[in-house]
Amino acid sequence: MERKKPSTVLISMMPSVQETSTMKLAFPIEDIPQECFAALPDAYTMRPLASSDYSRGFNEVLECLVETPDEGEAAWKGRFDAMVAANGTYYPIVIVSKETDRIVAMGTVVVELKFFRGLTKVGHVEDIVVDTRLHSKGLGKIVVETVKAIGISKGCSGIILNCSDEKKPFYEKCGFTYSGLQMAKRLR
Ligand SMILES: CC(=O)SCCNC(=O)CCNC(=O)[C@H](O)C(C)(C)COP(=O)(O)OP(=O)(O)OC[C@H]1O[C@@H](n2cnc3c(N)ncnc32)[C@H](O)[C@@H]1OP(=O)(O)O
Repeated sequence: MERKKPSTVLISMMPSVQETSTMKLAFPIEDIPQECFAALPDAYTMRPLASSDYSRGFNEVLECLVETPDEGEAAWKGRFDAMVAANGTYYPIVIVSKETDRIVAMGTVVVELKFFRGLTKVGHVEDIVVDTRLHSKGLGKIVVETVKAIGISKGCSGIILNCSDEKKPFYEKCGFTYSGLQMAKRLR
C-alpha cells in the first residue's frame, strides 16, 4: 500500500534538516512518527537524543527524576555511543527549547526482543522526565505518547513501564492501565 504523504503542518513542526544534519543522533529522526509532533507547542522541537546533548543540560533535567552525578562529557558520550551500537534497542528522545537550545524534557523506549508470542518485542518506557519548571504543560504526555508510538512502529506487541503510585494517574492519562506490582533489589 502506498504511504500517505505527511501533512505540511506536521512537517513544519519537525526540526529542519539544517537543525539536525550536523548532529549525531541516537537513531534516525524519521523513526519518530510524524503525528507525534502535532501536539508540540511552537516554542519547542523534539528529536532523538544527540551526541552533543551533554552540553544542553541533559544531566540537569534527568536529575529531576533520579540522582545523576556528572561523570564528565567523555563518559557521557561513551554511554551514548554504546546505546547507538546496540542498534534498534534504545530510542531516547528529547524536547528542546528553541529559545535557549536547552533540553526541557526527555524519555526513552527500550525495545526488548522476546522468544514468545511469535518472537515478539516488548517496549520498556524509561526515564520520562520534564524540567520541574515546566510541569503541567503537556510535555510529559507528549514524550510518553512519542516513545509509545516509536515502540509500536518498531513492532512491539506491548509497551510496559514501572512507576511510583503517585505517577499512576499521569500514566493513566497516557493510556496505560494498572498491571501488577514492581519488585526490586537495589544494589546501589
Ligand atoms: C517510567 C518512568 O520514567 S516513571 C518516572 C516519571 N518521571 C518522574 O517522576 C520525574 C518527575 N516528574 C516529571 O518529570 C513530570 O511530573 C511527569 C513526567 C511525571 C509529568 O510531566 P508533565 O509535563 O508535568 O505532565 P503533563 O502536563 O503532560 O500531564 C498530562 C496529564 O497528566 C496529569 N498529571 C501529570 N502529573 C500528574 C500527577 N502526578 N498526578 C495526577 N495527574 C497528573 C496532568 O494533569 C495532565 O492531565 P490532562 O491531560 O487531563 O490535562
